Amino acid sequence: MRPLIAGNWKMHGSLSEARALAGAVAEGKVQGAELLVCPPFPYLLPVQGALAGSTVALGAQDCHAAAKGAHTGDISAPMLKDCGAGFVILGHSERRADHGEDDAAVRAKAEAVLAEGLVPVVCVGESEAQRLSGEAEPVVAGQLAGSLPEGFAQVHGVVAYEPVWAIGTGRTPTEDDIAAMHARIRAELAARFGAAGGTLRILYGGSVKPGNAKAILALPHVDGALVGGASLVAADFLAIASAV
Ligand SMILES: O=C[C@H](O)COP(=O)(O)O
Repeated sequence: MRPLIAGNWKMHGSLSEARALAGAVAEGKVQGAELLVCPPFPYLLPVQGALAGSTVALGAQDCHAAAKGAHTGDISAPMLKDCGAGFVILGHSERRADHGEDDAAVRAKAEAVLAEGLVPVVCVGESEAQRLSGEAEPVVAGQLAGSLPEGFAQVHGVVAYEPVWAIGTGRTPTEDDIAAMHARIRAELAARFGAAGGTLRILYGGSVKPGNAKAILALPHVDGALVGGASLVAADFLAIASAV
């Protein structure tokens, strides 16, 4: 499977910065990895324009579980599809923390994404307390069981393992710990989806930088990265992608 390097821009940047960043990423000559950028909702269409003619994919950072309705301030999967998104990040720990999204909510959103033929990028990951108490793997296994919908494998759904304590902190798990968790996730996917589970991409996310990308991306069952802060600097994002 081709590694995926995804940039989650979160709630950063202005419209002109988004256009410039997308344009710079689109001009990068990266071999060996698929690139994805996920700007804030209002910038999807302008970023789509800036990416035109490139192979860089466009994604969103969330969506509502319903296709339409009286949900003020929300965005549906069909709207995202209309704006050119091919991927949707779901269940990011910031959504789980800021908006109280639980596994059932994430799964419902993933169902909505599947219904549009878009690819869900479902995020899982343990807190620092859970890691320290030895619960990291069962916690992540539980999140996978609760968050991934049937049909996830058919659309080549993506799992992003993001230890909450590594996001934006400059800290990462040891390479052994990343490898162990990715192996566990692979086993869970295979148990749930059979042979297809072996072909799904598992991204690592949490303080991925140009300096640590090569080592992380070389680990078994690490099929790419979900990059936050470093995805806001085109040179850094492209350097991470080039480390594949
Ligand atoms: O979605 C991306 C992650 O939350 C990682 O963010 P970070 O690279 O800034 O640690």
